[in-house]
Amino acid sequence: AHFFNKHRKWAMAVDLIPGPPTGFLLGNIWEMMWKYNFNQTQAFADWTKQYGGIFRVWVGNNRVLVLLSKPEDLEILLSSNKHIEKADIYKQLNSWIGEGLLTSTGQKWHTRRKLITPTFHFRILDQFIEVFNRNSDILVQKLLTQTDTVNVHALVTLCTLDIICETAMGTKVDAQKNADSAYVSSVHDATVSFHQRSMRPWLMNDLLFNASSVGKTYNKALEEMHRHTREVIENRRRERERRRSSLSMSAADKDLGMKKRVAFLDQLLKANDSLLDKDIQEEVDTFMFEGHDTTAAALSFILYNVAANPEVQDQLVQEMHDIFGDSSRRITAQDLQNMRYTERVIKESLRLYPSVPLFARYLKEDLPVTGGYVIPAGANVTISCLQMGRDPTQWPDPEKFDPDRFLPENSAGRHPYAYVPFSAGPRNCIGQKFAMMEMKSTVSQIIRSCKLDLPYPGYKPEVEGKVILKANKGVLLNISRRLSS
Ligand code: HEM
Repeated sequence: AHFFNKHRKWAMAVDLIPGPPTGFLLGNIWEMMWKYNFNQTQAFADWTKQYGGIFRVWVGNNRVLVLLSKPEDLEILLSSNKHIEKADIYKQLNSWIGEGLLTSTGQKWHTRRKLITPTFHFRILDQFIEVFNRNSDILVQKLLTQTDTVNVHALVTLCTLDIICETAMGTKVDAQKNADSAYVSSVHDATVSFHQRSMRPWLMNDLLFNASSVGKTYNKALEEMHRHTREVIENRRRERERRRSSLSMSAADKDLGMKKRVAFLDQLLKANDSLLDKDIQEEVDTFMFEGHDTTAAALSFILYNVAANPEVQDQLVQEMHDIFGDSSRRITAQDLQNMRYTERVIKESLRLYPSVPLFARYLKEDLPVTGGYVIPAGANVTISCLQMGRDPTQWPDPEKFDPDRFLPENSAGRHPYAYVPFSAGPRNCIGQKFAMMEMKSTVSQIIRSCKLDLPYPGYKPEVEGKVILKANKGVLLNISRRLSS
């Protein structure tokens, strides 16, 4: 009786926050099923319109999500050092990425973040430009051999996988040279299954999940992904040992191309005394996934937006011309800094198509927010970047693709938490700079050689967030060689 009273009090506190009417046992999942056919993206869009900057969603009768989209509320949550625990649903990722940087919390997260942060220092990132260049060259060659409409997302994903393996992991996998990558299709299966599970409270139980078809697909995908990441770690370990036996320790690190600072996987292998194999594996699984699927989705939508907006494409071409003239020389760190317009195009595309459309925290303490609401401890607070990017009160004419929204003069006065595709505060994206550099160099290489067109006028990819925001049927474009003017 004590438990029920406590739960009833908690549920009453939650229900002080507005939200759609709840049904028996499944809460708001009834509506999600019958009205939205589990299209969470559409349901959240409609509910945001109806209830505004704060609303609650019952997933079953004891899990609750509180969706926040007012920048002031985001600031309260994300800037805090207290509320750094990820939402309970992230635990379902444990069998995939363990307690890696994305999912861990407390002391473990602090220690790992400190260990890994230097490996994303700009001096290390600058050394990666050559890898970005080389791999995007291969991508450009592949794009140019397409004579018909092509799903650019499929090709770009292989490129970003090659990039993360060669940069952070120091291992070449040459995914672009193969038509299919078992790892890439497993990431797809795993993210879709995870998403399906998150909206079906009856699949929260591990036994039921493992016996279901969704669980079987998920587990099969995990096996393949873990096989792949184990191989990446082993390759790098062997390479380190091979070099070490022929060179002194410090010379070996230099020879690995890492100079004084050490790249991601080498840093983990160097810390092997304090890290177990399992610890290394969970970080590699985390970075392999976060480090390629996010940038692939983002790049595909950038290319779509460029194709859909010829005046934007012209301006990009102009910027490339200003920087490179007629030369086909490689991109340098300085060039990347000079790509101001390209950067605005990327930012604007992430506003409309944020690769991570939702992220969430679990509250261990009550969280007072604006409007007099208090979100009770035990709730999951969810941020929907997708809805925030389309909020007309923050972004006039939100559907319009206008990179100049990010000109300094047009950004002045905008709340710093109104735009958070990389999250913000202590648990922001550690790969933000890496991602921006990779996206800029890839967009630049493509624009210098390719003209992008929509497959037909008015084409718009249909999107749905399944962990990562992707187009259900890929991003389709026509590509032709850009003739120099
Ligand atoms: C367009 C590209 C990317 C976007 C939009 C993006 C977005 C995000 C967001 C929103 C978060 C917070 C997630 C949460 O709170 O649950 C995050 C965290 C993270 N991202 Fe990214 N990301 C991108 C690229 C990358 C890349 C390239 C890497 C690695 C090289 C990476 C590694 C991570 C990691 C490890 C975390 C967890 C950080 C922590 O909790 O300390 N991301 N990212």
